[in-house]
Amino acid sequence: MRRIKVGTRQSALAMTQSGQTLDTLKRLADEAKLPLDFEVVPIVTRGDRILDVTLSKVGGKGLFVKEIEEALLGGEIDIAIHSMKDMPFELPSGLAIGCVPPREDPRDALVNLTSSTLSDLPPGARIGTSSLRRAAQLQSRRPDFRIESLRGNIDTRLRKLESEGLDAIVLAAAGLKRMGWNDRITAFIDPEDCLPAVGQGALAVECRASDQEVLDLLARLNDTAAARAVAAERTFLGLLNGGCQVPIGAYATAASAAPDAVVSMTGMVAAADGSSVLKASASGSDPAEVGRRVAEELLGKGADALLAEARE
Ligand SMILES: NCc1[nH]cc(CCC(=O)O)c1CC(=O)O
Repeated sequence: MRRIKVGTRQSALAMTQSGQTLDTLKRLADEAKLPLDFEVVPIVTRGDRILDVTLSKVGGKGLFVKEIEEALLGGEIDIAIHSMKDMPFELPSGLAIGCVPPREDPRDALVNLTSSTLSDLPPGARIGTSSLRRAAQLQSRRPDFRIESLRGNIDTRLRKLESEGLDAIVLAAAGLKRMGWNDRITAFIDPEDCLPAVGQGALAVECRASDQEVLDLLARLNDTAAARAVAAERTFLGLLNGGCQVPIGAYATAASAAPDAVVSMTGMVAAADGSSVLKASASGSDPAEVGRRVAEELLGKGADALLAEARE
């Protein structure tokens, strides 16, 4: 019997989504009669220790994953479960994304106390978000909004809606749904109004690239459509050298679970103040090619200059 150690951040969301993923892995291992058992190992990351500063100011990619990847490479854990959108484009050598489980809702969600949608919010409404991507797109859609910084775990952010007297906050629908807090969502934001972050709603289950036993287990949990959509989005992210410090979004879907199904994607790069929002779309059966075409079209439209400005 091999004991598989599963590393995860300690936030309520990370623990919940890791627990849910682990339950499925255990069931799949049982069904296949694999001689495995599992143990959860909570790990504190740099991102968790600096929740009091604006993440976009801290800089550095992979704030939430680095320590966990080190534990994988050091053999202290065998599997790591991350939110895909926290994953930098490049993995350390020796590590692999073993699978992408079925994706949760990729959209952003609006939470407020009056059930307002983006259109109904009052003029000058104060909106809480610390995401440059959300701020830029909301400001473009509603230049009258006043965007206020909002940091912390989901429960902290929900509390701040009231304690800071905000008119609304914007969160990933996926996090709220995984926590069972769907009832707090007052409106889903159409990706046309606010394109989600690359990988939003998806998980990345990471392991050592040499650990065949774990790779075989993880393959059982892979969702082909989600994995191919995320591959297109991450190719786009890699080519634009994005991270959470820049206003970049992308959303891809695969037409079916077939390994050659058409993948369609829209990508977005914005000026931080929303004064300019560039978008491009492409589709095809090679996810990397789709991601590359969208990135190249946006670079042709001047995405480079917007990103350089946002990074200053
Ligand atoms: N930025 C932090 C983060 N990373 C992953 C999620 C949850 C949603 C997901 O898995 O995509 C969140 C919270 C949020 O953006 O509201």
